[in-house]
Amino acid sequence: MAAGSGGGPADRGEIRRHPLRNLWRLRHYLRPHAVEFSWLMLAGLAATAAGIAVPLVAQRVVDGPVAERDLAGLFQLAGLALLLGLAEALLIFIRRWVQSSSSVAMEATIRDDVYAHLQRLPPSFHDRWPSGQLLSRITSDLSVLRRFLSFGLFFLVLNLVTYLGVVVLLIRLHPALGLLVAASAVPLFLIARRFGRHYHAASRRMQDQQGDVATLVEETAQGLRTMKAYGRGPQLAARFAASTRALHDTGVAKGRLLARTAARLDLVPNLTLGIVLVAGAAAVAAGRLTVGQLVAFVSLQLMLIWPVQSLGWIIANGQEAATAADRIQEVLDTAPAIVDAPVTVALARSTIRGRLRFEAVTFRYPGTTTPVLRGVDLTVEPGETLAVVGATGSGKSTLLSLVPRLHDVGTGRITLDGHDLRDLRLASLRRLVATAFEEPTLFSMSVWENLTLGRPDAGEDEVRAALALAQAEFAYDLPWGLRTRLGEQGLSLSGGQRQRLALARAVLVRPAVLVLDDPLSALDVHTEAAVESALKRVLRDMTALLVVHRPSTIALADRVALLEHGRISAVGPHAELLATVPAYRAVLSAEPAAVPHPRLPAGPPTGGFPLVRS
Ligand SMILES: Nc1ncnc2c1ncn2[C@@H]1O[C@H](COP(=O)(O)OP(=O)(O)OP(=O)(O)O)[C@@H](O)[C@H]1O
Repeated sequence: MAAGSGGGPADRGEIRRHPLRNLWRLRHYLRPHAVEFSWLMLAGLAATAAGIAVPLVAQRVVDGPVAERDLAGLFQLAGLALLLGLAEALLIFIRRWVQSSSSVAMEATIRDDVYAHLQRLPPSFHDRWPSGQLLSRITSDLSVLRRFLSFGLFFLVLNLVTYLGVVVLLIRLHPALGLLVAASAVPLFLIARRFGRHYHAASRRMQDQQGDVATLVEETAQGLRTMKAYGRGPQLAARFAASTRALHDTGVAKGRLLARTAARLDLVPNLTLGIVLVAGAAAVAAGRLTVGQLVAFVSLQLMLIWPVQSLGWIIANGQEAATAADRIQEVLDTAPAIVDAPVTVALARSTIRGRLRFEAVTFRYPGTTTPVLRGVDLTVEPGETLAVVGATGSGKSTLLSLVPRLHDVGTGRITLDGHDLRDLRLASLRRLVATAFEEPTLFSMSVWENLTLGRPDAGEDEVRAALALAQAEFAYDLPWGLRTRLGEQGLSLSGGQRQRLALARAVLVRPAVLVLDDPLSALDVHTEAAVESALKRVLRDMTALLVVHRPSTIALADRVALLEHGRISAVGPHAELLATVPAYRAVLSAEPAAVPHPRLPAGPPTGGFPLVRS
């Protein structure tokens, strides 16, 4: 299993530990409900005791008032049996009432913890884990656990106690027949053990397959446009059908296994009952047993039928819960790679000058062998805007992602005003650094909530200014203005609209360092020019690191760094690089045209938008 190593979902069906180990590890979620569970168990045991007492009363009825034709005694004992029946019903009601509320509460707590943990895990974890596998863990696996905690576990204990209690009473009633019933536990145990082993593997397979199906649904929903555009519906439907078929087959196999086991389990108490009836009748005939005792014996023995019959279901439920616990612990066991150091510094925005320095930074994605960044040395002075330019795949986005610590550097360090980023409190760092990505993520909440994600306290004027800067005033024209709830991932907006909202969101934070990963790529030329001129004013007050593809956007930068194969090969004003670095010209020549090619040597770094086009 990849847990702890930050790997992907566990190998299918592989069970290396004791199957119940992970289930046991979740016991601390039971602790806050210990009192409720104790009452629950007491109510359950009391109800069972009341149920067990009824056959004993029946024995007295048969051997007493019935044999002696004593009507008054009969009414007394019948009244007692009625009271016992009523007590049993009331206790069962109380048990069910408490049972549902505490198990639902436990499920909610585990779900919240898994969700909080998912948030702490780095992007590299989410790169490797299919989202459907996470979804199925946080939904269906937790429901399985709830069912086990509310029913399976309870009945396991209750049935065991009932079995032991009844067997003791049976031995007292007739030692030989009682021991025969006790001995029937041996085949029951063997059948149950065999079943448990097989069922655990099947339930792991099925729960993983449920995750696969969820992943396919999620992918289809996300990629619906692409799927339709390429007319790939039938192929994806076939892939989905294959996946659901596998799920169906596993479900059927599991069902059959349960059916076979249930039949075997059923056979044992019924065979024992047959033997008891014949031997018991012989004992009554020989005068070694009263009729009342035989009635009580058989009635008590009948009380074992349900615990034995339900054994298969309880084991199945327990195995599914063990699998669910395995799958949930795989997530919880993955340690967040990026966490606060034991001693951290929190820097106030007002004290920050904003000098950002990369010192011999190398970086390699987990699970890969080739470094993406190799010994990057780069300084962005306070208030300076530095653009990173490079061929596609050269590592620009990776470089930027190191600043808000979405990934941590491999070797070397990045400092902000001389502080290693790893020494800054994460929350503080992420308040100081605001980021807008090329593929902006908007959440399914209102435009206002999306905008104020990094500054929940932002006032209306500030939001208005940020929207103006990002040329995103279109938001006011949405059906409910800024209160309009966006569709999932903001997909109800155009790419350019999403980018502008994401830019407004980043600017609204008033960060010390603004990190923009090609945030204007989806804008038309006119909107881009308007955003750029507004951005230019904002960038004066903060340090900024930009990835730009369009030469026009380079005008925003004071200096440009050329990233080639993970190394900074040149840094300087745009015009200087253009004049002196052929590789820089080559990279820009591959970018789409925005402005005419300048004459070389080029003009001032921020003047004009020179473009080399080959
Ligand atoms: N999550 C990841 N896991 C493994 N490798 C990755 C991951 N993300 C990116 N890479 C690899 O790292 C390299 C640099 O990617 P990066 O996205 O930083 O390049 P880029 O210069 O920003 O490219 P582009 O201009 O196309 O956006 C690429 O070879 C890419 O395949």
